Amino acid sequence: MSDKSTQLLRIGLPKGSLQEPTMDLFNRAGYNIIAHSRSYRPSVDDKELEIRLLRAQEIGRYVDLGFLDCGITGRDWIAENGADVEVVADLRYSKATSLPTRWVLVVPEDSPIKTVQDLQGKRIATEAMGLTKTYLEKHGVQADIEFSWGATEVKVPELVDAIVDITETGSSLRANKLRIVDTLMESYPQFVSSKAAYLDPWKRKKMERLALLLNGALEARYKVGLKLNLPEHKLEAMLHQLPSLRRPTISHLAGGGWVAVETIIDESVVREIIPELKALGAEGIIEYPLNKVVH
Ligand SMILES: Nc1ncnc2c1ncn2[C@@H]1O[C@H](COP(=O)(O)OP(=O)(O)OP(=O)(O)O)[C@@H](O)[C@H]1O
Ligand SMILES: O=P(O)(O)OC[C@H]1O[C@H](OP(=O)(O)OP(=O)(O)O)[C@H](O)[C@@H]1O
Ligand SMILES: [Mg+2]
Repeated sequence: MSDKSTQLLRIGLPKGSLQEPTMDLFNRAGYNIIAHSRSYRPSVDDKELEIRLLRAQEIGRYVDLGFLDCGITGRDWIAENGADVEVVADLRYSKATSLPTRWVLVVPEDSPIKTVQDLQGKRIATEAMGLTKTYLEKHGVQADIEFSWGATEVKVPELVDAIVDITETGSSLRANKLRIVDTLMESYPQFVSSKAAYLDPWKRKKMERLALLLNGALEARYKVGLKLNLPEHKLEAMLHQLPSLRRPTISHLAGGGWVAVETIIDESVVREIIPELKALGAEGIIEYPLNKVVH
């Protein structure tokens, strides 16, 4: 049927570590996803979208094969699978922070292994076999790499000498008394499309709009809006003292003598700035959250 209302974009989203932050991001981008606890086919309030929840490790491959039009998963797994896909957008979010995931070579704190060269003839466990193999080859080191189904941290030093695993905040490494020897890769999620979907004008446009809203929501994450009124003769001093206000919008208030100032700033500097504005003579200071910022 050529009826526009029947057009569908089939998107794969990651279950597991990235599920919650991904659902949260879609929510902030304006899509309400309702995922019933045992269902991998969540419903969404956009009839042009069809969502499938899949393991992060598999999404790249199903997009490459064209079973999904597009998907969101870690760049790490897209690379590991050698998936031949188009990148619609990089999405810089993570599980707990805004730090990227890092794949790290890790040993027990008291291990004699200090550099990759010390791994010669040793045993390494990892979920990312391809990444680890390429890394060792690059350094001319021969070691036994064995596939790990997970819970990899528990395997050193009894079962293997070293592991290659994921870290974000470092708390799992600290809890297991492990030390990083080297970083193999940094990864954020990527929004990827199949070659065919990318060539379909309707799907391409739909994906690009979605990417714009997702990135707009990410951009707004750590920013807030700030509004205040200031005696006009204090304006110069304010702009001079508070460069983090960047280029605010200034409008003149009726009656003269006062200006209204409006700007978007990093949430982290607000607690410094508000008391300074007050000290400068600002009144009616309001801070408000933002849903999206699109440049
Ligand atoms: N703690 C984390 N912080 C940020 N990103 C993470 C974290 N753990 C995993 N990821 C990212 O989520 C994706 C899936 O991670 P992973 O391969 O560990 O699977 P999972 O969803 O955690 O399931 P499991 O580990 O139980 O097999 C990867 O792209 C990875 O980079
Ligand atoms: O540096 P950190 O912030 O501690 O993050 C790293 C942890 O996150 C991942 O586990 P995940 O949450 O995916 O659970 P899993 O063990 O089931 O994979 C990874 O396998 C580490 O255990
Ligand atoms: Mg995991």
